[in-house]
Amino acid sequence: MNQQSGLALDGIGVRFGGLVALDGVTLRCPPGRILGVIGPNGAGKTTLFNVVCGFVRPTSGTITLDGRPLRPRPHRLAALGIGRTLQGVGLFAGLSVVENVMIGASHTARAGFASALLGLPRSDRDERRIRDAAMELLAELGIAEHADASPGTLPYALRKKVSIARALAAKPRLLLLDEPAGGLGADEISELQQLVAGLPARDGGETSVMLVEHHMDFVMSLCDEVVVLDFGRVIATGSPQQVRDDPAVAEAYLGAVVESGDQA
Ligand SMILES: Nc1ncnc2c1ncn2[C@@H]1O[C@H](COP(=O)(O)OP(=O)(O)OP(=O)(O)O)[C@@H](O)[C@H]1O
Repeated sequence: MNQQSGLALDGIGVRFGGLVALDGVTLRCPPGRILGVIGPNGAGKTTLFNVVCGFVRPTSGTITLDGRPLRPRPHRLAALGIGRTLQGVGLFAGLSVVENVMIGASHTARAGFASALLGLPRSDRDERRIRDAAMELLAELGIAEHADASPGTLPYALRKKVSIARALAAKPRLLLLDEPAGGLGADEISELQQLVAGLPARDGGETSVMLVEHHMDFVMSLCDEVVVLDFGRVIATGSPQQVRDDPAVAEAYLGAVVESGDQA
C-alpha cells in the first residue's frame, strides 16, 4: 500500500467566530481500513465529518485523497470518489428505494440523468445500467424486495441500509458514515456491524471507511484504528484496545459524564 493512499488530514483547524471547533487535527484513513472517530459531546466529530464532506471549509490545514489535494464540495462528492451517509437517513420521499440508490450513481450518467429520473426525457441505456447496478446493491444488502417501496413506508433500520446502498452506488474510494448506529436497536446494530465490516473489502479492498459514531461497542468492534477528539484536538490515536486503555480518553469521557450529570 502506498504511504499516501487513502484520506489524509493534516493540521486541520476550524473556527466558528471565536470558538475553536477543530485544532490541528491530523489523521489517516488508509484503503481497506475502517477508521473510527469518537469523542464526548461537542468534541468536534460532526465538524470533522463536515470538513471532509465540504460542508465546512477548514481555516487551516490540508486534506488529500490518494496523495492528491482534496477540495470537497457537497454536490461533487460522488465525482470525487466519496460516498457518505448522514445522521438520520435523508432519502428522497418522492422516489422509490431503487431510484434513491440510482441517484447515488447519477454522476456516471449523461448530463441530466437526475432530472430524467424526475420525469424528463431520459437515456434508456444509462438508466438501465444504473438501475441494474442499484438492484445488485439492494440484493447484496438483502433489501431487494423493497426496491419499489417508498422509503417512508420502511422501518428505520431498512432506510439506513438504503442510504448506505445509495452511498455505495457511487463506488466510493472513501466512505463516510455519520452515526450509522444512531436510533437502532441491539439486533439491528449487530446486523449493521456485519454490513459495515464488509465494506472495506469492496472494489478490490481499496475502500477507506471513516466512521463517526457515539456507540462505543460498535466502534470498538469494527474499527482498525480509532481517533479520539476532545475540545477539537486529537487526544489519542490507536487500535481500539490502545484507545480503550488510554487514561486521557477515560478522563475526557468521565469529564463529559460529570458535566452532563451537573447539568441534569
Ligand atoms: N455552525 C456552527 N457555528 C458555531 N459553533 C458550532 C457550529 N457547529 C459546531 N459548533 C461548535 O463546535 C464545537 C464542536 O461541535 P461538533 O458538533 O462538531 O461536536 P460533536 O463532537 O459532533 O458533538 P456531538 O457528539 O454532540 O454531536 C461545539 O462547541 C459546537 O457548539
